Amino acid sequence: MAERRFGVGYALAPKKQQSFIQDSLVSLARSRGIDLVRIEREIPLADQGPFDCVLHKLYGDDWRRQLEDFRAKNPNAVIIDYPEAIERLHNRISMLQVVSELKIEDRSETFGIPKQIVIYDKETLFDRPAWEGLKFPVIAKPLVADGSAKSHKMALIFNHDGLSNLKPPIVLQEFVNHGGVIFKVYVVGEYVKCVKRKSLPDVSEEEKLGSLEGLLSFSQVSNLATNERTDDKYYKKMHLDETEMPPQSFLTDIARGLRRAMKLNLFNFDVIRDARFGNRYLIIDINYFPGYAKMPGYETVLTDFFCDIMEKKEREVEKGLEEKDGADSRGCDKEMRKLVSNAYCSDGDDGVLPVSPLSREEENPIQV
Ligand SMILES: O=P(O)(O)O[C@@H]1[C@@H](OP(=O)(O)O)[C@H](OP(=O)(O)O)[C@H](O)[C@H](OP(=O)(O)O)[C@H]1OP(=O)(O)O
Ligand SMILES: Nc1ncnc2c1ncn2[C@@H]1O[C@H](COP(=O)(O)OP(=O)(O)O)[C@@H](O)[C@H]1O
Ligand SMILES: [Mg+2]
Ligand SMILES: [Mg+2]
Repeated sequence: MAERRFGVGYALAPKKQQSFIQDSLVSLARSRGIDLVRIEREIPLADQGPFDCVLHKLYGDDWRRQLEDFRAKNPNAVIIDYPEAIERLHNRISMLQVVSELKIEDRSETFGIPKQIVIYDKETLFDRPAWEGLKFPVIAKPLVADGSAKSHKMALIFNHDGLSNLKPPIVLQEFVNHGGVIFKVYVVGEYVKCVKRKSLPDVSEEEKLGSLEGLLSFSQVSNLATNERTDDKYYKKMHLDETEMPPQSFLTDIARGLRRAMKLNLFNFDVIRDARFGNRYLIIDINYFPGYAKMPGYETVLTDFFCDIMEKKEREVEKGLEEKDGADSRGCDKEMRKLVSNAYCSDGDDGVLPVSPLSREEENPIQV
Protein backbone atom coordinates (compact mmCIF):
# COMPACT_ATOMS: atom_id res chain seq x y z
CA MET A 1 0.00 0.00 0.00
CA ALA A 2 1.24 3.52 -0.80
CA GLU A 3 2.65 5.47 2.14
CA ARG A 4 0.17 7.97 3.60
CA ARG A 5 1.56 11.51 3.24
CA PHE A 6 0.39 14.65 5.00
CA GLY A 7 0.41 18.22 3.74
CA VAL A 8 1.28 20.88 6.30
CA GLY A 9 0.68 24.38 4.92
CA TYR A 10 2.57 27.25 6.47
CA ALA A 11 1.69 30.96 6.40
CA LEU A 12 4.52 33.03 7.86
CA ALA A 13 5.93 36.51 7.44
CA PRO A 14 8.99 36.52 5.11
CA LYS A 15 11.54 36.85 7.95
CA LYS A 16 9.92 34.06 9.91
CA GLN A 17 9.69 31.85 6.85
CA GLN A 18 13.37 32.36 6.17
CA SER A 19 14.44 31.42 9.68
CA PHE A 20 11.99 28.58 10.29
CA ILE A 21 11.64 26.85 6.92
CA GLN A 22 15.17 25.57 6.54
CA ASP A 23 16.14 22.82 4.09
CA SER A 24 17.13 20.61 7.02
CA LEU A 25 13.58 20.81 8.43
CA VAL A 26 11.88 20.35 5.06
CA SER A 27 13.90 17.26 4.19
CA LEU A 28 13.60 15.60 7.59
CA ALA A 29 9.84 16.18 7.60
CA ARG A 30 9.59 14.87 4.02
CA SER A 31 11.46 11.69 4.95
CA ARG A 32 8.81 11.07 7.59
CA GLY A 33 5.79 11.64 5.36
CA ILE A 34 5.19 15.34 6.05
CA ASP A 35 5.23 17.77 3.11
CA LEU A 36 5.71 21.37 4.18
CA VAL A 37 3.97 23.60 1.64
CA ARG A 38 4.01 27.39 1.49
CA ILE A 39 0.60 29.04 1.61
CA GLU A 40 0.40 31.76 -1.05
CA ARG A 41 -0.66 35.10 0.39
CA GLU A 42 -2.17 36.27 -2.90
CA ILE A 43 -4.64 33.36 -3.14
CA PRO A 44 -7.44 32.78 -0.59
CA LEU A 45 -6.42 30.03 1.83
CA ALA A 46 -9.65 28.11 1.24
CA ASP A 47 -8.73 27.81 -2.47
CA GLN A 48 -5.35 26.23 -1.68
CA GLY A 49 -4.31 22.84 -0.49
CA PRO A 50 -5.46 20.27 0.31
CA PHE A 51 -3.79 20.68 3.70
CA ASP A 52 -4.10 18.29 6.61
CA CYS A 53 -2.71 20.96 8.87
CA VAL A 54 -2.15 24.71 8.78
CA LEU A 55 0.68 26.38 10.65
CA HIS A 56 0.59 30.16 10.84
CA LYS A 57 1.89 33.34 12.42
CA LEU A 58 0.04 36.15 10.66
CA TYR A 59 -2.14 38.86 12.09
CA GLY A 60 -5.23 40.80 11.06
CA ASP A 61 -8.93 40.40 10.36
CA ASP A 62 -8.43 39.27 6.79
CA TRP A 63 -6.25 36.34 7.84
CA ARG A 64 -8.71 35.39 10.56
CA ARG A 65 -11.54 35.32 8.05
CA GLN A 66 -9.48 33.20 5.69
CA LEU A 67 -8.85 30.69 8.47
CA GLU A 68 -12.58 30.62 9.29
CA ASP A 69 -13.45 29.95 5.63
CA PHE A 70 -10.80 27.28 5.42
CA ARG A 71 -12.10 25.64 8.58
CA ALA A 72 -15.68 25.64 7.31
CA LYS A 73 -14.55 23.96 4.09
CA ASN A 74 -12.09 21.56 5.74
CA PRO A 75 -13.51 20.45 9.08
CA ASN A 76 -11.00 17.62 9.32
CA ALA A 77 -7.91 19.80 8.95
CA VAL A 78 -5.95 20.83 12.03
CA ILE A 79 -5.22 24.51 12.55
CA ILE A 80 -2.24 25.24 14.77
CA ASP A 81 -3.24 27.34 16.69
CA TYR A 82 -6.57 29.20 16.77
CA PRO A 83 -6.33 32.99 16.38
CA GLU A 84 -8.68 33.46 19.34
CA ALA A 85 -6.16 31.70 21.55
CA ILE A 86 -3.13 33.44 20.05
CA GLU A 87 -4.69 36.85 20.54
CA ARG A 88 -4.35 36.67 24.32
CA LEU A 89 -0.60 37.02 23.79
CA HIS A 90 -0.95 40.31 21.94
CA ASN A 91 -1.64 42.19 25.14
CA ARG A 92 0.93 42.15 27.95
CA ILE A 93 -1.76 42.08 30.63
CA SER A 94 -3.93 39.23 29.31
CA MET A 95 -0.71 37.40 28.39
CA LEU A 96 0.36 37.04 32.02
CA GLN A 97 -3.11 36.73 33.59
CA VAL A 98 -3.08 33.06 32.80
CA VAL A 99 0.12 32.64 34.86
CA SER A 100 -1.53 34.16 37.92
CA GLU A 101 -4.35 31.65 37.63
CA LEU A 102 -2.05 28.63 37.32
CA LYS A 103 -1.70 26.27 40.30
CA ILE A 104 1.18 23.84 40.64
CA GLU A 105 1.37 21.84 43.82
CA ASP A 106 4.00 19.93 45.76
CA ARG A 107 7.05 21.90 44.70
CA SER A 108 9.68 23.74 46.69
CA GLU A 109 9.97 26.33 43.88
CA THR A 110 7.35 29.03 43.55
CA PHE A 111 6.39 31.12 40.55
CA GLY A 112 4.35 34.16 39.61
CA ILE A 113 4.61 37.43 37.72
CA PRO A 114 6.23 40.73 38.73
CA LYS A 115 3.98 43.44 40.18
CA GLN A 116 2.58 45.49 37.33
CA ILE A 117 -0.05 48.03 36.38
CA VAL A 118 -1.46 49.18 33.09
CA ILE A 119 -1.49 52.89 32.27
CA TYR A 120 -3.85 54.06 29.56
CA ASP A 121 -3.26 57.84 29.70
CA LYS A 122 -0.70 60.49 30.68
CA GLU A 123 -2.72 61.70 33.69
CA THR A 124 -2.62 58.31 35.38
CA LEU A 125 1.09 58.11 34.65
CA PHE A 126 1.78 61.03 36.98
CA ASP A 127 -0.91 60.11 39.49
CA ARG A 128 1.28 58.45 42.14
CA PRO A 129 -1.57 56.88 44.15
CA ALA A 130 -2.63 55.02 40.99
CA TRP A 131 0.51 52.99 41.18
CA GLU A 132 1.08 52.75 44.85
CA GLY A 133 2.82 49.54 45.78
CA LEU A 134 5.04 49.60 42.70
CA LYS A 135 8.62 50.71 43.44
CA PHE A 136 11.32 52.11 41.13
CA PRO A 137 13.02 50.89 39.08
CA VAL A 138 10.24 49.78 36.77
CA ILE A 139 10.22 48.61 33.16
CA ALA A 140 7.82 50.36 30.82
CA LYS A 141 6.55 47.98 28.14
CA PRO A 142 4.12 48.76 25.33
CA LEU A 143 0.75 47.21 26.24
CA VAL A 144 0.44 45.76 22.76
CA ALA A 145 2.74 42.86 21.89
CA ASP A 146 1.91 42.40 18.22
CA GLY A 147 5.38 41.60 16.91
CA SER A 148 6.05 45.10 15.57
CA ALA A 149 9.43 46.72 16.35
CA LYS A 150 7.51 49.27 18.43
CA SER A 151 6.01 46.56 20.63
CA HIS A 152 9.52 45.49 21.72
CA LYS A 153 10.69 49.02 22.65
CA MET A 154 11.08 49.22 26.41
CA ALA A 155 12.59 51.50 28.99
CA LEU A 156 14.02 50.96 32.42
CA ILE A 157 12.80 53.83 34.59
CA PHE A 158 14.78 54.77 37.69
CA ASN A 159 12.77 57.69 39.00
CA HIS A 160 9.97 60.15 38.36
CA ASP A 161 11.95 62.09 35.73
CA GLY A 162 12.01 59.00 33.58
CA LEU A 163 8.24 58.95 33.23
CA SER A 164 7.82 62.05 31.06
CA ASN A 165 8.79 60.50 27.72
CA LEU A 166 6.55 57.45 28.01
CA LYS A 167 3.64 57.01 25.61
CA PRO A 168 0.67 55.14 27.06
CA PRO A 169 -0.89 52.64 26.75
CA ILE A 170 1.94 50.95 28.62
CA VAL A 171 2.51 48.39 31.32
CA LEU A 172 4.75 49.46 34.21
CA GLN A 173 6.35 46.36 35.67
CA GLU A 174 8.58 46.10 38.68
CA PHE A 175 12.19 45.48 37.62
CA VAL A 176 13.43 42.42 39.49
CA ASN A 177 17.14 41.70 39.92
CA HIS A 178 17.82 38.25 38.50
CA GLY A 179 21.57 37.93 37.95
CA GLY A 180 21.49 39.13 34.33
CA VAL A 181 20.38 35.78 32.90
CA ILE A 182 16.98 34.93 31.47
CA PHE A 183 15.61 31.43 30.88
CA LYS A 184 13.73 30.97 27.64
CA VAL A 185 11.43 27.98 27.75
CA TYR A 186 10.38 26.71 24.32
CA VAL A 187 7.21 24.64 24.09
CA VAL A 188 6.26 22.50 21.08
CA GLY A 189 3.20 20.50 22.06
CA GLU A 190 4.39 18.35 24.93
CA TYR A 191 8.07 19.06 24.30
CA VAL A 192 9.74 21.59 26.63
CA LYS A 193 13.28 22.96 26.22
CA CYS A 194 14.93 25.65 28.35
CA VAL A 195 17.90 27.74 27.18
CA LYS A 196 19.82 30.53 28.92
CA ARG A 197 20.25 34.00 27.45
CA LYS A 198 21.76 37.29 28.49
CA SER A 199 19.33 39.69 30.11
CA LEU A 200 19.48 43.17 31.66
CA PRO A 201 22.09 43.39 34.43
CA ASP A 202 21.04 43.79 38.06
CA VAL A 203 20.52 47.30 39.40
CA SER A 204 22.49 48.03 42.58
CA GLU A 205 21.07 49.80 45.65
CA GLU A 206 23.25 52.79 44.79
CA GLU A 207 21.86 52.99 41.28
CA LYS A 208 18.36 52.67 42.68
CA LEU A 209 18.98 55.72 44.83
CA GLY A 210 19.18 57.84 41.74
CA SER A 211 22.76 58.27 40.59
CA LEU A 212 21.63 57.34 37.06
CA GLU A 213 19.63 59.07 34.33
CA GLY A 214 15.86 58.79 34.77
CA LEU A 215 15.44 56.40 31.86
CA LEU A 216 17.36 53.78 29.89
CA SER A 217 15.82 52.58 26.60
CA PHE A 218 16.38 49.10 25.19
CA SER A 219 14.90 46.57 22.79
CA GLN A 220 15.17 42.78 22.47
CA VAL A 221 18.12 42.53 24.80
CA SER A 222 18.33 38.73 24.59
CA ASN A 223 18.13 38.63 20.80
CA LEU A 224 21.64 38.55 19.31
CA ALA A 225 22.60 37.03 15.96
CA THR A 226 22.19 33.25 15.96
CA ASN A 227 25.88 32.34 15.92
CA GLU A 228 26.63 34.74 18.77
CA ARG A 229 23.93 33.17 20.86
CA THR A 230 24.63 29.50 20.45
CA ASP A 231 28.40 29.21 20.48
CA ASP A 232 30.40 28.40 23.60
CA LYS A 233 32.14 31.77 23.60
CA TYR A 234 28.83 33.55 24.04
CA TYR A 235 28.02 31.37 27.03
CA LYS A 236 31.42 32.05 28.60
CA LYS A 237 31.44 35.76 27.83
CA MET A 238 28.04 36.26 29.33
CA HIS A 239 28.83 33.97 32.30
CA LEU A 240 25.84 31.91 31.30
CA ASP A 241 27.60 28.64 32.08
CA GLU A 242 27.84 29.63 35.74
CA THR A 243 24.09 30.06 36.05
CA GLU A 244 22.14 27.08 37.27
CA MET A 245 19.08 26.07 35.24
CA PRO A 246 15.68 25.89 36.95
CA PRO A 247 14.62 22.24 37.48
CA GLN A 248 13.33 20.79 34.19
CA SER A 249 10.36 19.11 35.90
CA PHE A 250 9.29 22.44 37.35
CA LEU A 251 9.41 24.12 33.93
CA THR A 252 7.58 21.19 32.37
CA ASP A 253 4.79 21.55 34.94
CA ILE A 254 4.44 25.24 34.16
CA ALA A 255 4.61 24.65 30.40
CA ARG A 256 1.92 21.98 30.56
CA GLY A 257 -0.30 24.20 32.70
CA LEU A 258 0.11 27.14 30.34
CA ARG A 259 -0.47 25.03 27.28
CA ARG A 260 -3.73 23.72 28.64
CA ALA A 261 -4.94 27.04 29.97
CA MET A 262 -4.08 28.94 26.80
CA LYS A 263 -4.97 26.12 24.39
CA LEU A 264 -1.77 26.76 22.47
CA ASN A 265 0.83 24.35 21.17
CA LEU A 266 3.60 26.63 19.91
CA PHE A 267 4.99 29.25 22.26
CA ASN A 268 7.86 30.16 24.54
CA PHE A 269 7.95 31.96 27.87
CA ASP A 270 10.68 34.06 29.49
CA VAL A 271 11.50 33.26 33.10
CA ILE A 272 13.77 35.06 35.57
CA ARG A 273 14.93 33.85 38.99
CA ASP A 274 14.25 36.48 41.63
CA ALA A 275 17.68 37.27 43.15
CA ARG A 276 16.06 37.94 46.55
CA PHE A 277 15.04 34.27 46.84
CA GLY A 278 16.82 31.23 45.46
CA ASN A 279 13.68 29.40 44.38
CA ARG A 280 11.22 32.07 43.27
CA TYR A 281 10.66 32.36 39.53
CA LEU A 282 8.85 35.08 37.62
CA ILE A 283 7.35 34.75 34.16
CA ILE A 284 7.72 38.04 32.31
CA ASP A 285 6.81 37.32 28.69
CA ILE A 286 5.03 34.73 26.55
CA ASN A 287 5.53 34.66 22.77
CA TYR A 288 3.56 32.86 20.11
CA PHE A 289 5.59 30.76 17.61
CA PRO A 290 9.02 32.07 18.70
CA GLY A 291 12.34 31.57 16.94
CA TYR A 292 12.43 27.77 17.11
CA ALA A 293 15.33 27.54 14.68
CA LYS A 294 17.55 28.74 17.54
CA MET A 295 16.59 25.69 19.56
CA PRO A 296 19.16 22.87 19.29
CA GLY A 297 17.75 20.03 17.15
CA TYR A 298 14.62 21.99 16.23
CA GLU A 299 14.12 19.95 13.04
CA THR A 300 13.56 16.72 14.98
CA VAL A 301 11.38 18.35 17.62
CA LEU A 302 9.10 19.98 15.06
CA THR A 303 8.95 16.92 12.80
CA ASP A 304 8.01 14.71 15.78
CA PHE A 305 5.31 17.22 16.64
CA PHE A 306 3.85 17.21 13.10
CA CYS A 307 3.89 13.41 13.01
CA ASP A 308 2.14 13.22 16.41
CA ILE A 309 -0.59 15.58 15.30
CA MET A 310 -1.18 13.75 12.08
CA GLU A 311 -1.33 10.36 13.79
CA LYS A 312 -3.71 11.74 16.39
CA LYS A 313 -5.85 13.30 13.71
CA GLU A 314 -6.04 10.02 11.79
CA ARG A 315 -7.08 8.17 14.94
CA GLU A 316 -9.67 10.79 15.84
CA VAL A 317 -11.15 10.86 12.36
CA GLU A 318 -11.43 7.07 12.29
CA LYS A 319 -12.95 7.00 15.77
CA GLY A 320 -15.36 9.77 14.83
CA LEU A 321 -16.47 7.98 11.71
CA GLU A 322 -17.01 4.70 13.56
CA GLU A 323 -19.04 6.44 16.23
CA LYS A 324 -20.95 8.38 13.63
CA ASP A 325 -21.78 5.17 11.75
CA GLY A 326 -23.04 3.63 14.97
CA ALA A 327 -25.02 6.71 15.82
CA ASP A 328 -26.51 7.02 12.34
CA SER A 329 -27.69 3.43 12.46
CA ARG A 330 -29.33 4.10 15.84
CA GLY A 331 -30.78 7.38 14.59
CA CYS A 332 -29.14 9.58 17.22
CA ASP A 333 -26.53 11.26 15.09
CA LYS A 334 -26.88 14.76 16.53
CA GLU A 335 -26.38 13.70 20.14
CA MET A 336 -23.41 11.54 19.25
CA ARG A 337 -21.86 14.36 17.26
CA LYS A 338 -21.99 16.51 20.37
CA LEU A 339 -20.36 13.86 22.49
CA VAL A 340 -17.61 13.28 20.00
CA SER A 341 -17.03 16.99 19.55
CA ASN A 342 -16.73 17.50 23.27
CA ALA A 343 -14.32 14.64 23.56
CA TYR A 344 -11.94 16.49 21.25
CA CYS A 345 -12.29 19.59 23.31
CA SER A 346 -10.91 17.81 26.33
CA ASP A 347 -7.28 18.48 27.14
CA GLY A 348 -6.19 15.27 28.72
CA ASP A 349 -2.67 14.21 29.55
CA ASP A 350 -2.07 12.95 26.06
CA GLY A 351 -2.14 16.54 24.84
CA VAL A 352 -5.26 16.24 22.71
CA LEU A 353 -5.12 18.77 19.94
CA PRO A 354 -7.80 21.02 18.54
CA VAL A 355 -9.21 18.57 16.06
CA SER A 356 -12.82 17.83 15.38
CA PRO A 357 -13.52 15.19 12.76
CA LEU A 358 -17.17 16.15 12.54
CA SER A 359 -19.03 19.33 11.86
CA ARG A 360 -18.06 22.30 14.02
CA GLU A 361 -21.56 23.81 13.78
CA GLU A 362 -22.32 23.41 17.43
CA GLU A 363 -18.90 24.40 18.72
CA ASN A 364 -17.88 27.68 20.20
CA PRO A 365 -15.01 28.80 17.91
CA ILE A 366 -12.89 29.74 20.92
CA GLN A 367 -13.07 26.24 22.35
CA VAL A 368 -10.39 23.93 21.08
O1 LIG B 1 12.99 36.32 15.14
P1 LIG B 1 13.46 35.45 16.25
O2 LIG B 1 13.90 34.12 15.77
O3 LIG B 1 14.47 36.12 17.11
O4 LIG B 1 12.21 35.12 17.20
C1 LIG B 1 11.59 36.13 17.96
C2 LIG B 1 11.51 35.70 19.42
O5 LIG B 1 12.77 35.47 19.90
P2 LIG B 1 13.08 34.21 20.84
O6 LIG B 1 12.79 32.96 20.09
O7 LIG B 1 12.20 34.33 22.05
O8 LIG B 1 14.52 34.42 21.11
C3 LIG B 1 10.86 36.84 20.20
O9 LIG B 1 10.87 36.57 21.60
P3 LIG B 1 11.08 37.79 22.65
O10 LIG B 1 9.85 38.63 22.52
O11 LIG B 1 12.34 38.50 22.21
O12 LIG B 1 11.20 37.16 24.00
C4 LIG B 1 9.43 36.98 19.73
O13 LIG B 1 8.74 35.75 19.88
C5 LIG B 1 9.46 37.37 18.27
O14 LIG B 1 8.14 37.41 17.81
P4 LIG B 1 7.28 38.73 17.88
O15 LIG B 1 8.17 39.80 17.30
O16 LIG B 1 7.00 38.98 19.33
O17 LIG B 1 6.09 38.39 17.07
C6 LIG B 1 10.20 36.36 17.42
O18 LIG B 1 10.30 36.93 16.13
P5 LIG B 1 9.68 36.33 14.79
O19 LIG B 1 10.72 35.41 14.26
O20 LIG B 1 8.43 35.60 15.12
O21 LIG B 1 9.46 37.52 13.94
N1 LIG C 1 10.24 42.56 35.28
C1 LIG C 1 11.46 42.46 34.76
N2 LIG C 1 12.55 42.46 35.58
C2 LIG C 1 13.79 42.37 35.05
N3 LIG C 1 14.06 42.30 33.74
C3 LIG C 1 13.03 42.29 32.88
C4 LIG C 1 11.68 42.37 33.34
N4 LIG C 1 10.86 42.39 32.27
C5 LIG C 1 11.66 42.32 31.19
N5 LIG C 1 12.97 42.26 31.53
C6 LIG C 1 14.09 42.22 30.58
O1 LIG C 1 13.67 42.88 29.40
C7 LIG C 1 13.67 41.97 28.29
C8 LIG C 1 12.50 42.25 27.38
O2 LIG C 1 11.28 42.12 28.07
P1 LIG C 1 10.11 41.18 27.54
O3 LIG C 1 8.92 41.38 28.38
O4 LIG C 1 10.62 39.80 27.41
O5 LIG C 1 9.80 41.83 26.11
P2 LIG C 1 9.89 41.27 24.61
O6 LIG C 1 8.50 40.86 24.26
O7 LIG C 1 10.34 42.42 23.76
O8 LIG C 1 10.86 40.15 24.61
C9 LIG C 1 13.65 40.59 28.93
O9 LIG C 1 14.21 39.63 28.07
C10 LIG C 1 14.49 40.82 30.18
O10 LIG C 1 15.87 40.84 29.83
MG1 LIG D 1 10.85 38.37 25.80
MG1 LIG E 1 7.81 39.00 23.74
